Amino acid sequence: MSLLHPRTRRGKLDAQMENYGASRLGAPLLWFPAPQADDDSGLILAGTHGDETAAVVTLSCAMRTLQASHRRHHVVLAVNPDGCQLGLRANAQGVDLNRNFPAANWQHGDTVYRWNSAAEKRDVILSAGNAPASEPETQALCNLIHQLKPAWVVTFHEPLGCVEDPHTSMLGQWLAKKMTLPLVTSVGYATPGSFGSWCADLSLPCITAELPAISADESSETFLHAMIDLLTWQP
Ligand SMILES: C[C@H](N)C(=O)N[C@H](CCC(=O)O)C(=O)O
Ligand SMILES: N[C@H](CCC[C@H](N)C(=O)O)C(=O)O
Ligand SMILES: [Zn+2]
Repeated sequence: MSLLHPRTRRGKLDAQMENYGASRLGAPLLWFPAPQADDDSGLILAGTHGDETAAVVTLSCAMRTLQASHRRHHVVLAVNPDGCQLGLRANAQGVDLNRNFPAANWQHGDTVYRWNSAAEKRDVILSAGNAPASEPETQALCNLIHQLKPAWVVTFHEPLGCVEDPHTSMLGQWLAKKMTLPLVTSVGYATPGSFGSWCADLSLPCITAELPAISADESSETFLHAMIDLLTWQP
């Protein structure tokens, strides 16, 4: 029997949905518990940067394609719902959430990002927050992770086109192959206060899957089956 819904039945997201907090603007922070959860379950994240929409859409497409009862891993589709609604990398406070995690290397002050792939340098200024985990979205995700104790986390970003796994784990190797993306041990620049830095402090395996610069339309074709397979991945 197929584990997949026919395309005609993929319109609605039927997954059980729980709230793990509220964003700065009061949007619900939603997570989708794995129906097939066990001690090996991981957590899959997207939408930390609200302007990186291809992964949010494609992960949602994968959830709507796979029959819900077969999903083994927990999901957060939008870590930064205000940024997604406003089309911002940052949250509504101007904080880059991926520089706001309470990691040992968190740095006070400004942080910069690249306007788009055509920009030669990172010169657009955001904040890392007034303190580590100053933002409700950051605090709530940390609490959720302490509660769930996932075996690993995969966090989707764009547009670097690589799978970053500092430990070159089985999952990292598998995911890079499935996505036909290069496997690297670092994205190649410093990210103080990032989610990956915080996970490293906790010894929680974290893989950052960076889609290439791609539209949601193309990504929902190119990466759909890799994401479906990730939702059911078993060591
Ligand atoms: C292109 C996007 N706005 C962006 O800033 N992405 C960077 C990674 C790309 C780069 O800086 O080379 C990011 O997520 O930090
Ligand atoms: N493009 C992402 C890369 C994240 C790298 C990952 N290793 C992490 O620590 O979260 C960023 O600049 O936020
Ligand atoms: Zn990003």
